[in-house]
Amino acid sequence: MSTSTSESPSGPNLDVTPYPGFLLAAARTESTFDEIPVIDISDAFSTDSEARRKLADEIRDACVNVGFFYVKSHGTKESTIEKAIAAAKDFFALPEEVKMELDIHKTSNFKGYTALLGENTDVTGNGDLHEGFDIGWEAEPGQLDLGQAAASGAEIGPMSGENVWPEGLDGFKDAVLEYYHSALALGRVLFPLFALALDMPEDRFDDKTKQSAAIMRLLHYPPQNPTKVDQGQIGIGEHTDYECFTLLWQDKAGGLQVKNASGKWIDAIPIPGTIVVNLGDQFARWTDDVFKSTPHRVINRSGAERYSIPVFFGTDYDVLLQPIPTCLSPGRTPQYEVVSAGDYVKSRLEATYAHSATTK
Ligand SMILES: O=C(O)CCC(=O)C(=O)O
Ligand SMILES: [Fe+2]
Repeated sequence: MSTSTSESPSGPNLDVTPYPGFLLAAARTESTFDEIPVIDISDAFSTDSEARRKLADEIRDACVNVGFFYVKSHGTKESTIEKAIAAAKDFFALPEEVKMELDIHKTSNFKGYTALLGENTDVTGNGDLHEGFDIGWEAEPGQLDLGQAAASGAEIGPMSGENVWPEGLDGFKDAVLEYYHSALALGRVLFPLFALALDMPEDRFDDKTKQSAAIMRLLHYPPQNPTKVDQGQIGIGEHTDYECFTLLWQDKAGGLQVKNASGKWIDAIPIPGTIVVNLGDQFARWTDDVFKSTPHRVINRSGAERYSIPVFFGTDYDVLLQPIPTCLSPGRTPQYEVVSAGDYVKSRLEATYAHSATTK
């Protein structure tokens, strides 16, 4: 890969302008969007490179201006989604003491159950009004584990390690892993498009995402008491995601909101047949903020239970998050200190769970 000179440990070499898309660095827009674009990604599979390029341009607009978009034609079967949501409902309906046997604080790698108010995504808040169940990489039953990652205990970073599973819930693990692997497949389709969007070769992220153990969460938000919203209670507090991008399936309840640069909250309404994609901090750091990691939150005012499934795609944990060449401009000092992807994610997770860790 011809980028190595620009990513040497001594820092980026701004004399090199190897990519035609260098002007991307001029794309540092203010994200004053009012809408979240919907993008049909059928052309991701086109053998016509022009068609893929056009799709990548659409994705670039969304990444540079909004940091959020909906994908249509995402390839995840309705039946896979339905089974995963049914599994989530079964799990969250278990007695609290049974769920607490899988308490996330009992693991060192953030796998398992988070109780209501157990997370504080906006660290200035009082705890989030949702409960969750987290897993990382694991082969599907019957699938050969190609040593990709965490479950094998391979030393791939601070988040490696086995998943924990509830006992006695028929079909739970299979349904969750079926969704997980379907999301992984979609993530693998998107990485080359993001590379193209950054005017990099389509395989640019291949050697940086060999072992990225994507984290998947099942989330349950009880309906909120409207008066408590005024007192600062919230389903998930304002935050940015930590990885490169998140694939988020949400049910019909609504309540996801995205903050634009003027501080206005834009509703990311549920659109049937779509999955929401939002960029996270790893991409913001990697692109020196050309790609936006946009703050968002959830307030479930629907009066109904709300379920969602985010899957967070990061780079391999040893990858250093330093700006890639097409996102640098001479004379501009990069915004962020260089850290490894794994250390970054771990530090953000520790902060998120810190307020509940000592009470367990
Ligand atoms: O539940 C949602 O719609 C959003 C969840 C979210 O933002 C997150 O888990 O990072
Ligand atoms: Fe998020």
